[in-house]
Amino acid sequence: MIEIKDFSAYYGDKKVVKDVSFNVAKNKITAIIGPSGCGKSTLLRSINRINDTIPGFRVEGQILFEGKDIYREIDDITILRKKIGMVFQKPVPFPMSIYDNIAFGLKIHGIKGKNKLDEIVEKSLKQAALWDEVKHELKKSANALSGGQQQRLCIARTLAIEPEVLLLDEPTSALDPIATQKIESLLEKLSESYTIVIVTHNLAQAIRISDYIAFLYQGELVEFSDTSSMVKKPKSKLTEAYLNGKIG
Ligand SMILES: Nc1ncnc2c1ncn2[C@@H]1O[C@H](COP(=O)(O)OP(=O)(O)OP(=O)(O)O)[C@@H](O)[C@H]1O
Repeated sequence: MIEIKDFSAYYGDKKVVKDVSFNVAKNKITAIIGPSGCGKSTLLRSINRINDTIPGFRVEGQILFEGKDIYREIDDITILRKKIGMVFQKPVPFPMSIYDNIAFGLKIHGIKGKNKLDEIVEKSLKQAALWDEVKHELKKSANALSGGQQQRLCIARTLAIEPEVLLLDEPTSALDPIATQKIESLLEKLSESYTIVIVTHNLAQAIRISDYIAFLYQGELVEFSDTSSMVKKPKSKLTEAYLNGKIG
């Protein structure tokens, strides 16, 4: 689905992602893990070119999405971002109703008509496992929701645009254990239909939900494996030390 090939990213002269290569499999969860500052977020954000506006940011190598180099062969970045949606660490709903949080993006993408909007709002909230909790109060302000509900609303907002890939940057780090558990089961369910890449500090979470893990250390990809092989038999001493909590 996504091929990352000898990919490097720089902020000015500082190379923070170093010649990384791995493939992201369709309809699987790939976790990017590693100690703080190792380049996880930068790599994730490079997948939908969200860092493009940062002065001094530049890349080398390739990220191919559906066979096309996203830095050289994509003319319309809005289409790329529509296909590759992003969910951030801190849920930030728009200061409007639950319904409008989802309808707003749809309207921007040219989707009109109350019936159509109603249908997509309901479908997205159901997909994000939030519908049952909010179906009687869609006109209520999104800011009145709990943190975990807000994060599921942000996921619903992203799903409404019908992406193929979901990128999530530490989506549960601001949430309590119950809300975290809900998001984790949601992601497992969503991976049946979406390709998911998640950055997480939480090693136990990566092990619980991912199919594949990319372990980064100081910008380099130390190891990429399917999750159970990495946990049972890490190929590198560095991975083993990270898994055992000796570094990080
Ligand atoms: N906008 C920026 N400008 C300059 N340097 C940056 C910028 N964003 C990140 N960096 C630097 O790039 C390096 C990698 O940061 P990045 O956020 O990608 O790592 P990370 O592994 O996601 O870290 P964390 O787990 O702490 O969020 C760090 O040294 C960081 O200071």
